[in-house]
Amino acid sequence: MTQATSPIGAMRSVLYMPGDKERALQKIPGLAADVVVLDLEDAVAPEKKAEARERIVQTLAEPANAARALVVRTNGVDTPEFAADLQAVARARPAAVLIPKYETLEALQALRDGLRAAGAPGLPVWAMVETPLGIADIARLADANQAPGEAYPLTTLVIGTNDIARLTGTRMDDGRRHMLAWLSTVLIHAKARGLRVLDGVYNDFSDAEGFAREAAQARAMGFDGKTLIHPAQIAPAHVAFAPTPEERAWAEKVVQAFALPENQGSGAIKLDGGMVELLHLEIARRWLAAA
Ligand SMILES: CC(C)(COP(=O)(O)OP(=O)(O)OC[C@H]1O[C@@H](n2cnc3c(N)ncnc32)[C@H](O)[C@@H]1OP(=O)(O)O)[C@@H](O)C(=O)NCCC(=O)NCCSC(=O)C[C@H](O)C(=O)O
Ligand SMILES: [Mg+2]
Repeated sequence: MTQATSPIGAMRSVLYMPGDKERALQKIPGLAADVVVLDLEDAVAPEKKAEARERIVQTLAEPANAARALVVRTNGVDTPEFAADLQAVARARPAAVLIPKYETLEALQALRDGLRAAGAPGLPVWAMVETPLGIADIARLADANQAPGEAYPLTTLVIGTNDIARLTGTRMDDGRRHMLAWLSTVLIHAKARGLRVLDGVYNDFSDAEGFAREAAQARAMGFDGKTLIHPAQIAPAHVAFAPTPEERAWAEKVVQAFALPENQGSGAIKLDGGMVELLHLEIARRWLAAA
């Protein structure tokens, strides 16, 4: 299995900004989010869509924003807004394009055809999994990179818990326990295809404790990062997706143990009364690099 190519590095914090909100867009250079998603979909009222497209093109052209990975979320491929969104994407040249409510391979094909027709250069595709059909059919939907050298490879799946709740009646409270099976299903299909996978947003941006709990849950589940709605969530997301002090201490011990002369050439060794193998060395090195 190969990792789908993505030029975007860390994705611990992926902050949405409404495409029409000038005050928010102006903050991009000063915010530490790994990625910013400029939204044309649900955060933008119908009468503001055209203005949002222009603002997004300007935002991508702004030299002060060049260091940030900027992604554009379009409206759905079956909406009247989509064709104009593609023109804006072709002009803006973001780091990736994100489509909402990914439910069929035909929708992805429509996006790829549309991008080609709009003259957009090859770019990674992100897709939101946020509908019952999208979740139920995720095995097929995640398997979307059949053609070698695809100019618009699917690289990243993004969970949309608000739409999942809206369309299923499932509650988001209580540690999201009624949704966890669906989130894990999407996650394992992403991992099986070398795709990256981002958790949904935490709406109550004033609730720092609740956010920290949910972000820690997302990391423990194996998500690559969390999507965010407010700048106040960026630093806590970075804390949640960093190894804990205990994990760092363990990782250092593992690396040191495998470096001992008596452990050279061993695949499994004893450490603190337990076993660690070379696969744990790999995890330890990954954590230390992330730290
Ligand atoms: C939710 C908000 C509308 C709240 O905004 P506001 O009332 O301005 O809050 P604050 O007064 O606390 O803001 C303080 C300053 O921070 C700036 N700000 C706020 N949010 C952002 C942001 N996302 N990016 C950049 N800057 C931001 C404000 O402008 C204030 O600055 P200043 O005016 O100079 O004082 C707002 O947070 C917001 O719009 N958030 C993003 C909403 C969004 O994009 N939603 C769509 C994505 S979520 C989704 O759809 C998930 C998925 O599809 C699903 O189904 O679950
Ligand atoms: Mg949504």
